[in-house]
Amino acid sequence: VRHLINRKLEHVEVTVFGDVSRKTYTMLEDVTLVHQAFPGISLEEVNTKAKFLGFDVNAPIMVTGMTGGTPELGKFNGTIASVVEELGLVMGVGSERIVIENPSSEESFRIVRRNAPTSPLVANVGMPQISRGYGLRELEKIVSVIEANALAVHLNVAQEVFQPEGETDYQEEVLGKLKDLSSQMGIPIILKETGCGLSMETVRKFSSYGFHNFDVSGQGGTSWIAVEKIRGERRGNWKSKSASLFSSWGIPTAASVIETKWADPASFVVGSGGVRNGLDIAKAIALGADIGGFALPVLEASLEGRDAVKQFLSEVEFQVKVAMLMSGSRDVSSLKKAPIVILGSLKDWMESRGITFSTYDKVRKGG
Ligand SMILES: CC(C)CCOP(=O)(O)OP(=O)(O)O
Ligand SMILES: [Mg+2]
Repeated sequence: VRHLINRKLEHVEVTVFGDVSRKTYTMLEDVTLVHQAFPGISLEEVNTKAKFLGFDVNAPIMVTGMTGGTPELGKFNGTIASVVEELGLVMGVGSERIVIENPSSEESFRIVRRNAPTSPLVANVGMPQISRGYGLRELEKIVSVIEANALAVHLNVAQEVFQPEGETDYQEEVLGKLKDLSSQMGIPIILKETGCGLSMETVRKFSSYGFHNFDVSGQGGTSWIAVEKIRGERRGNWKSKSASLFSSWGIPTAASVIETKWADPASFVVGSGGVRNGLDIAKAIALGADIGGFALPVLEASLEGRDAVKQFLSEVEFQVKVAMLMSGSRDVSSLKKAPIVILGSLKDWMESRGITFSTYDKVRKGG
């Protein structure tokens, strides 16, 4: 268990202080919300209310899962949860594997529901743990600790393959097991990547098993390959040299939102991965996401304290409102239909993947 606690603490240290983020691109820079000089509404009339898996939220902003497992990490979770509750947003927690392996770490997660009694909360566990024996008992514990409204199952093969102590168990059989477990749990399952994005092939595979909620977590933000490379170098692990070769492996977030919607038009999509502000969130929603998500900028703010978290998230909400106003979007459903232009690398990516803009435009608009 010591090694697990160490890893949790080292992950926060390396993601915040290491040079492991924004080394690649989300391709959101290739998306333009077309300026509407006469929006037809006032800023005050812009309605940012959104739905998160049936729950009402004040703005389409989610703090996605990042940490937990020790008293100090629980402090960060508690600070973030308190602000998420005040602003009426959504929050996920970091992997709760540590709750199963070290029950005394429960408190660092319990504090989230205590500080956010009414917010939609998302529990978190890795797909490798489900492959390696986690069953209903473990999953129900992971959900109950924060009285979660949904469970994110994270996919982090690119991280595990370079993690010195990593587990690369992603065999097909686990999807049948997860299907059985989800039918007994009564809360939605979200399939969540962790910085490398979801492809249309992978989304189709999940859809065929009845999974339709995705958190794309694409390339462009924190690189967990880079994180594990650093951890490996500290331990003289031979895999670290190869990790450098893969430092830009993955699907950029904008491309992953498009591929996910293309593959499963009726899916619920969190647009995350290198999202850093309200304009990124508005673009992700215009591309087809239902809500935008980020983790690192909120974690960094939580290290400075509650006021910094509240200021950051309040500014993001304002930025979303401004992007909605100037794209002529009175509410989030209009933002999903706002005129956009896709240029550069993202346009080339779509072409290579056989995605035509005209057909995609209908899909993103829910047509
Ligand atoms: C999910 C990932 C981005 C960060 C945690 O990775 P990890 O392998 O340490 O997570 P586990 O504690 O679930 O093994
Ligand atoms: Mg793991």
